Amino acid sequence: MSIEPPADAAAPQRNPKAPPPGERTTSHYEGCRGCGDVPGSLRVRSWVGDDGVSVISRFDVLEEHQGAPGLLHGGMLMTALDDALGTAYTQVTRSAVTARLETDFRRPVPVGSTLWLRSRVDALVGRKIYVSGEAHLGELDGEVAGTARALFLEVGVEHFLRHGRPEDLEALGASREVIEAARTAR
Ligand SMILES: CCCCCCCCCCCCCC(=O)SCCNC(=O)CCNC(=O)[C@H](O)C(C)(C)COP(=O)(O)OP(=O)(O)OC[C@H]1O[C@@H](n2cnc3c(N)ncnc32)[C@H](O)[C@@H]1OP(=O)(O)O
Repeated sequence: MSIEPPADAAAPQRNPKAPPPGERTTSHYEGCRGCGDVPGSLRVRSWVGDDGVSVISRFDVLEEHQGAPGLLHGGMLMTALDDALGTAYTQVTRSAVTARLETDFRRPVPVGSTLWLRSRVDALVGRKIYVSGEAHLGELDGEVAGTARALFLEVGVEHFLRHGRPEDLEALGASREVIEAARTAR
């Protein structure tokens, strides 16, 4: 299935409730293994770009992210890109989930290096959010180590209530009745 936005797609507009340029963005969820501050997380940190729509993210590549000897695992780079692109959409719209993620691995990434990712929403069409980004080695204009394009689909809170683990949802404040209602709704 294609993730090429149609030529007449609407240009993204900044959500007025999004944080201003330069400010740190909040994580998707504290338990997120991309950006949450929990064991096993890549601890990707993101800031709003100067234009107020793009997002700059930092990923420090550690021993535990290794695939080949001394080199970053490709799946970890995809996770970092998914997280960064998934933060970019929060500048323009509500919650969404990744429907498709395409990644090109352009350079090996040594353990001990820092990746700087730049991502932005390219277009919005109904619930479809087209996002792209690049991961640069060492600095924001460093060599491109990987690129990604993704399609996110906007979803309501019912998506998480219906599919998430009840104990995690309850810890976020959702009542058992609300969770049950979301699960039985058509
Ligand atoms: C308590 C609250 C907690 C809140 C926590 C917030 C946390 C935030 C978390 C952030 C997490 C961060 C990131 C994460 O980790 S997200 C985690 C990884 N992603 C997922 O788990 C998503 C799993 N997939 C789904 O749930 C469904 O498939 C979704 C919702 C995506 C679509 O199912 P839905 O039934 O809704 O839609 P549809 O199937 O009618 O399709 C609609 C349209 O889209 C087109 N299409 C669909 N797929 C593709 C594709 N692959 N390529 C190209 N096109 C595709 C499709 O052709 C159609 O087009 P058209 O015919 O209309 O033109």
